[in-house]
Amino acid sequence: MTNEIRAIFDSIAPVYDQLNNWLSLGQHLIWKEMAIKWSGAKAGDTCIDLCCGSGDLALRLARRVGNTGQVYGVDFSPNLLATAQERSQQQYPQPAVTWVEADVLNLPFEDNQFDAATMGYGLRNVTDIPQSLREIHRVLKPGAKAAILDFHRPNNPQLRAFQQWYLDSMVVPMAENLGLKEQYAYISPSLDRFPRGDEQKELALQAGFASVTHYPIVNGMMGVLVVSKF
Ligand SMILES: C/C(=C\Cc1cc(O)c2ccccc2c1O)CCC[C@H](C)CCC[C@H](C)CCCC(C)C
Ligand SMILES: C[S@@+](CC[C@H](N)C(=O)[O-])C[C@H]1O[C@@H](n2cnc3c(N)ncnc32)[C@H](O)[C@@H]1O
Repeated sequence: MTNEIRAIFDSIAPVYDQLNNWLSLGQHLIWKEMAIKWSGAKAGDTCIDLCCGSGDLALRLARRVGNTGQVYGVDFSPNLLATAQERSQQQYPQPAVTWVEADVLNLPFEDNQFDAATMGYGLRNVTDIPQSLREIHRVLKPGAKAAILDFHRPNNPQLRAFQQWYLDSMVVPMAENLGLKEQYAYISPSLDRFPRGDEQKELALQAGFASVTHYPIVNGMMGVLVVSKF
């Protein structure tokens, strides 16, 4: 399963950023900024972006922490990491992001290392959500926060129907034109399986987090889970 997920993301790397921009009308960058704000990252911090993909969140975190901070972007897709590396060479963020090829279920970092963490559209894709939350808890310093952005199923039936229509009738056909139908068709079942906000909060408490909040955004079509370590 892990290899299949990595293969999905490796294969969409050439079009990943472009499709996110088109399909969200550029809005995904605003949602990512919201996650960064909720992570509490500030100048001088050492931060980690989990499942960093092509680097949107990590590169923005780097701007926020500035010269005195440090940012690590972790992902297991070599192709998306190559895109991230290329983008960071073009943009010269201060400080440079350290890109790490690794499984977020087994992070190559010591305990209590990070002042803040972000994860964008990663938690729904990991094969073991409780283990992923335990790893985030382990590497955060006491008092630090993580903000986890992902799709969310709205409670309102009309909005849920719109979300499903958008995925089936806009996202998948556009991806099909690029020969990536199966990869994008995977989003819908992964969203069906993904725990709702309240269930995510319960899983985060079980992973050891002291305070947990879930913010529905985009009329509940997306959500940000914000967790703090004691
Ligand atoms: C950045 C976004 C999604 C990233 C993403 C996540 C996945 O799990 C994938 C799995 C497999 C292939 C690709 C991805 C993937 O790209 C979010 C923005 C892109 C969305 C496809 C757009 C979805 C929009 C909402 C359902 C409705 C938005 C309404 C309006 C246009 C604002
Ligand atoms: C939808 S992309 C999100 C990328 C980026 N965070 C963004 O918001 O655009 C999901 C990412 O999670 C990564 N991923 C999924 N499971 C992972 C795991 N167990 N370890 C590391 N990366 C993983 C994939 O390679 C992919 O880059």
